[in-house]
Amino acid sequence: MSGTVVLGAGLGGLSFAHYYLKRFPKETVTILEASERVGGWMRSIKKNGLIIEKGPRSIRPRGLPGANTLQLVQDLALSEQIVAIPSNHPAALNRMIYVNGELHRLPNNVMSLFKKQPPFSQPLYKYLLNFLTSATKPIPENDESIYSFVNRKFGIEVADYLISPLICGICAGDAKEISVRFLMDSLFEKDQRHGTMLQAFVIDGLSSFGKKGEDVPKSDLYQKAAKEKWSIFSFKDGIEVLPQGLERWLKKEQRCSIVLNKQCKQLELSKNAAKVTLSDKSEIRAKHVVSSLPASKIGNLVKKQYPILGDLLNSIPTVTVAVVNLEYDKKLPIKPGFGFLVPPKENLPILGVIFDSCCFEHYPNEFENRTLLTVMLGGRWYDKYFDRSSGDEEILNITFKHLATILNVKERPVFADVSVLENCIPQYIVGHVKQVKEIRKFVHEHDLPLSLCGSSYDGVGINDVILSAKNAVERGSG
Ligand SMILES: Cc1cc2nc3c(=O)[nH]c(=O)nc-3n(C[C@H](O)[C@H](O)[C@H](O)COP(=O)(O)OP(=O)(O)OC[C@H]3O[C@@H](n4cnc5c(N)ncnc54)[C@H](O)[C@@H]3O)c2cc1C
Ligand SMILES: C=CC1=C(C)c2cc3[nH]c(cc4nc(cc5[nH]c(cc1n2)c(C)c5CCC(=O)O)C(CCC(=O)O)=C4C)c(C)c3C=C
Repeated sequence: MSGTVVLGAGLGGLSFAHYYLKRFPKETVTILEASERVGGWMRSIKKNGLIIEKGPRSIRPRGLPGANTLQLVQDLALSEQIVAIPSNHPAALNRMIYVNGELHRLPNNVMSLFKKQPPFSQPLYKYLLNFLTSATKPIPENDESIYSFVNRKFGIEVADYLISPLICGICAGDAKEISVRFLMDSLFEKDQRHGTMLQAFVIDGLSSFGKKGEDVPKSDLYQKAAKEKWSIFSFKDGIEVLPQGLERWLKKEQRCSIVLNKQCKQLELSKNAAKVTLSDKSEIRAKHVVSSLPASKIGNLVKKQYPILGDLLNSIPTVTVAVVNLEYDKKLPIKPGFGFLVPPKENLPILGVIFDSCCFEHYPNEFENRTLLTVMLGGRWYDKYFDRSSGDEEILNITFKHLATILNVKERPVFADVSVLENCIPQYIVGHVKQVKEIRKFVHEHDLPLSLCGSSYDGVGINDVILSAKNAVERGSG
């Protein structure tokens, strides 16, 4: 019988194995990965010295989850590989939205709160006043959409032009469906407990709004990030350095085997043991199984044996994003910045564009006169704008059409690459927190030898996924 079997060698699965082997020095782990590589959605392609990111590209160093990632990066000896964007860099300061045919810079300092900045019809401090003084309204089921909360507390323009594009830039989703608890858990709790936010400030005190007192691991790298005021960071050879660093660590450890091209096709769970059936019909018996797969995939694997658990897991949806990487052989006349997001109200297939060559200036000198862009399309609206059969050509033509309108970029790139990332990002829709509690309760009550980690449950960002793996090791099961 094998020790612990981990399903999936994305960031979640690899991180779980790392923390597990550190915590239990005598145990062994087998990681089963369906594809031919580790890393899941984290994929960086090197092309003539340029780094092309097919999925994520930046990590936030802040808060407990950020500090935990920095500790991991240091433990994996990857600190020297970091490229950071400091908070005074144009890519940290200039984040834009595309509204009514124009790009607008989002407010980025206190002073800008007092100026009227389009597309907003009044200075932002007025929305803040509304937030502080508007009376609360009891919300049934203790959850609502983030759009409805922000509309209620700040006003519709903040919901349309700040929160809706933000949700597109974090989960490619519709703020009208995503739970307020996804990003504003503690604000929502305070809103429900107090008559107004002003009362919450007075009664709970200002400090309760921040994350002061959090016991963060203050690694040397954390101190460096704080001193140099990093806004976000990545690695010289791209974000994939992180899962590759974990793979290297695990291989050195010798108590872990990573088996590629092995898809888990069937899973049988009993009280103290599990049977994993693979694509080649071989079987592995394990004392514990850890799933880092998307919830619906593990849902389908357990459905036959535990239909209630299968249904609960299957109720966490995902959306598909088309990612188009473009390289131009000149410096395009675009405003320096991270890029822009398109609010869903604009009804466009484009979710946003990232100005890669502005963000991470670690490309070799000969590429100084080049521009690298990443266009992301579809998300929650993928089926509205594309067919499952939409080919690269159709996606590229749509991309070129909108880049011409929005950025006035009419020339064709010297390199273009389209990837459709099927079901790549989970949607924490209203009721998500309750659903995850039910899932964990089911696993505990039935004493199943199963742990769940990865982006489907406690946060979709890189930091969240790493922390979810660490917490899963501590929890034992569920
Ligand atoms: C377009 C995009 C942009 C993003 N940008 C950012 C960003 O800038 N910053 C940030 O913090 N986060 C970002 N994210 C989120 C982040 O990339 C993900 O949350 C994270 O990579 C998910 O890791 P995971 O291990 O949970 O899942 P996955 O990466 O999905 O890993 C799961 C693994 O399981 C394997 N698998 C599936 N089925 C089976 C099976 N039956 N048997 C065996 N193996 C199986 C898969 O092949 C995969 O390797 C982005 C995500 C996307 C899609
Ligand atoms: C400005 C353009 C952006 C586009 C287009 C975009 C697409 C996109 N992003 C995700 C998932 C995540 N992005 C995250 C961070 C992040 N994304 C952008 C901008 C765009 N994203 C920025 C500026 C940042 C950094 C955030 C910061 O506060 O500095 C994250 C991590 C969030 C976290 O909590 O750490 C995720 C997850 C998807 C799926 C996507 C596809 C359209």
